[in-house]
Amino acid sequence: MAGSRLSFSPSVDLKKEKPDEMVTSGVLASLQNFLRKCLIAVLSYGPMPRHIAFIMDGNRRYAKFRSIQQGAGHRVGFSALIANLLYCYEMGVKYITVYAFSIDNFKRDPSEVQSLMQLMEEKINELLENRSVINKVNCKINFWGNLDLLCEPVRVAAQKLMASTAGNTGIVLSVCMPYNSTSEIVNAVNEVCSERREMLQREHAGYGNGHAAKNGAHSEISVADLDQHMYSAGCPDPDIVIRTSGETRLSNFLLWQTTFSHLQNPDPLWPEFSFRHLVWSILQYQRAYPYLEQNRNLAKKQM
Ligand SMILES: CC(C)=CCC/C(C)=C/CC/C(C)=C/COP(=O)(O)OP(=O)(O)O
Repeated sequence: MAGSRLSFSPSVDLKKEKPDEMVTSGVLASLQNFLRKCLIAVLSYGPMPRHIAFIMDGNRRYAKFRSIQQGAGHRVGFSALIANLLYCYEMGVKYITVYAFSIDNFKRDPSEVQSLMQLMEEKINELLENRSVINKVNCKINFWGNLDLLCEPVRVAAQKLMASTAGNTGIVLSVCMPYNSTSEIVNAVNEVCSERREMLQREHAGYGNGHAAKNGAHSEISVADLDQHMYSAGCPDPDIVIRTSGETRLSNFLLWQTTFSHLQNPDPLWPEFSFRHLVWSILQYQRAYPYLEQNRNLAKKQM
């Protein structure tokens, strides 16, 4: 990561869809890069988050306020996602998780759902074909959710992107779609139950060699059992959850994983959420850090 130079113009062809602050060139861009690096150096004196989760809210309102088509708001939202991924990488944040499509979003107007799905397909295929962003940050991309609910072209593209980035060791981007937390938890419970059912059936049929007893198939389901079956298995819980546009609900997002997360609801709409907002969020997290740690340690002692 050290010495990598992240500038947003040439290799990422997002020209028509860039948030305003990304449209810079020449001396101004160099100055911006320099100032960004200085700010990151100052920030890194404090505790840095390992994992930031975003509820990318406000794309339609952005389109409405700017009198552009609704779908164009989501396009600028995608550019904001890429910009923030690059900023996070530069700051050394290892995990980014975004709420891209909730299972409830299927209840929206069919034409909006279709246009969102087309955008997902287009952008995922763009990431597959043009590797500049992924290579720059050596990004591993996960999709968390019930992929069976997606139409085939989006599902296939998502699976290809996951497979083609599985070996990358830089920043990890987890895209939640189609996702909600309650179905993630129900899915995990069902997986643990069917795993145990299989073990016990094998045991009864005489093939188990004590496997079921060794693996605790007779004991109660524990938090650790469920942890292993969440989409987030192996990923630390988010340190910060940011819901843009000032909304204060979690809307069924990462309920299992956010017990100790610092929740923030900054005013900007997602397409407007930029470097300075990210810096401010991290500063707020750093200010709350001693209290967050105290809570975490207290909970550990009580367990
Ligand atoms: C490939 C990939 C990861 C693409 C992600 C693109 C993207 C930014 C999706 C956001 C989708 C969404 C429903 C956001 C919520 O804003 P909203 O539409 O509910 O807007 P509102 O809050 O103003 O109503």
